[in-house]
Amino acid sequence: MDNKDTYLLNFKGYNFESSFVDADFLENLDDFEIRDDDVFIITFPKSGTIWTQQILSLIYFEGHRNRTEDLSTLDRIPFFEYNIRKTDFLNRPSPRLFCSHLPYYLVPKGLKSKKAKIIYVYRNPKDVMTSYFHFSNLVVRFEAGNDMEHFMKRFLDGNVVGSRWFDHVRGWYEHRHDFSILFMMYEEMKKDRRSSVLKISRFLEKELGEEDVEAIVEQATFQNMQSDPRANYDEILKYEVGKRTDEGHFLRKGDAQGF
Ligand SMILES: Nc1ncnc2c1ncn2[C@@H]1O[C@H](COP(=O)(O)OS(=O)(=O)O)[C@@H](OP(=O)(O)O)[C@H]1O
Repeated sequence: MDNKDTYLLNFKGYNFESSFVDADFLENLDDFEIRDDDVFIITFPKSGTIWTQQILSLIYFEGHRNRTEDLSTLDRIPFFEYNIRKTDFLNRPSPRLFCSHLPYYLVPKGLKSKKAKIIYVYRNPKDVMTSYFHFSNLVVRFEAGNDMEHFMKRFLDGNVVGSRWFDHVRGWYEHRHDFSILFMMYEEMKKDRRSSVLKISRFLEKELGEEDVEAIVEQATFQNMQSDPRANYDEILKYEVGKRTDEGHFLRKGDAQGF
């Protein structure tokens, strides 16, 4: 392991956020036991992770859909390598849902059995970079982006959590045949939420009635997520991740400029 920076921890050529990751967990990632019905949302940072987390929470949990349960999407679908709430993954009931920013070559080898499913969400890199720039200026633990030119250099060089955008997307795409994987494009999700929800639920083999589909599509809008404390990460950002100022939100703009 090589600590390139105070907040970046480089492990096998990939940059993690150092304070949220557990070194032992990383060392044993390969052998983490995968169940056939595990589901992983995988993304490069700032590509639609928490959005997909909300969609899957709505698909899987009736109590999330009809708002009778007040559990955050992070509790329903914890981050795999950034387990900030110390969720006990091994004793978690099935189906276990996770999200992750791991590159293809670091995920547990059990995912190659092709039984567990992966939803890989990607987003136009210019919007990823813009989102990342603002996020870096907001989060205490990250190195502030300063001006965009300075941040762009870091982003293009891969000196950010997640390393290089291009390597991440290309790696997953080139190795797609090794996994049971569905690729979702942020811009398409933005253009047609309903079709995206249907595509995801078909892939997950989850049958949904028309009313359920409506409820999911509705609660997965940017505006509705912004005002849903279970999904907007406001509290998590404030109390668990740490913000530099009171301004700024995880759900910042949600724009899709397209390629
Ligand atoms: N419902 C919905 N619709 C459209 N866009 C959405 C939605 N939910 C989250 N977002 C936007 O996704 C960006 C955050 O990406 P991630 O969730 O991948 O961030 S992270 O990697 O988990 O930190 C961040 O993008 P920016 O607004 O451009 O910064 C969020 O606003």
